[in-house]
Amino acid sequence: MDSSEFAAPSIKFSLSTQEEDKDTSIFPLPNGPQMVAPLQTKKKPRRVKVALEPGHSPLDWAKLKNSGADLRGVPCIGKYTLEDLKKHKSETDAWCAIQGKVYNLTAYLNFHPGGKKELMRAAGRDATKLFMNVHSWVSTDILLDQCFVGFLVPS
Ligand code: HEM
Repeated sequence: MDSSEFAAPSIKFSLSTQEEDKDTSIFPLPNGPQMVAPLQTKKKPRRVKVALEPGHSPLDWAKLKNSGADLRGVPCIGKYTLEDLKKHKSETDAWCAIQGKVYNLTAYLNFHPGGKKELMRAAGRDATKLFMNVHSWVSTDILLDQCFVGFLVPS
């Protein structure tokens, strides 16, 4: 066997000056990850810090929930359609549906860590998507158990 078959490919080294390096620089490549990733990164929903009124901390909410106060405002659990929900979209009477469950949000409005205004975006509608986009890790089953008024059903 001819030893030349195993010869390593020849690599050309050039002792270029710094000036030349600048001209031929290929980093970052225009379509390389450093350039493309920031363009492809989707904007995350904005998380706004809101100052809650004194007496409206998460702990205060837990105390209110456990106080026995009626936070539902209805005598029994019911079935509600989207049309029914639309009738409850004011700050004094705000309902919404999340994952098939209907909640009376009214008592929680001033306790919501994201602020009343944000929470009012859910009022009178199925807010599942909105809710999941902002904080899918939050448990309505736990936080709003005492505000549960019924189930969302098709019209
Ligand atoms: C309907 C029931 C809802 C409940 C029980 C709820 C509960 C909470 C909780 C516990 C937090 C604090 C989460 C954390 O810091 O990790 C929070 C934050 C927040 N919520 Fe909600 N939320 C609800 C609906 C909504 C809706 C409909 C919106 C608006 C689209 C919203 C917007 C926000 C925002 C922007 C924050 C961020 C506040 C921060 O970073 O301090 N929430 N919510």
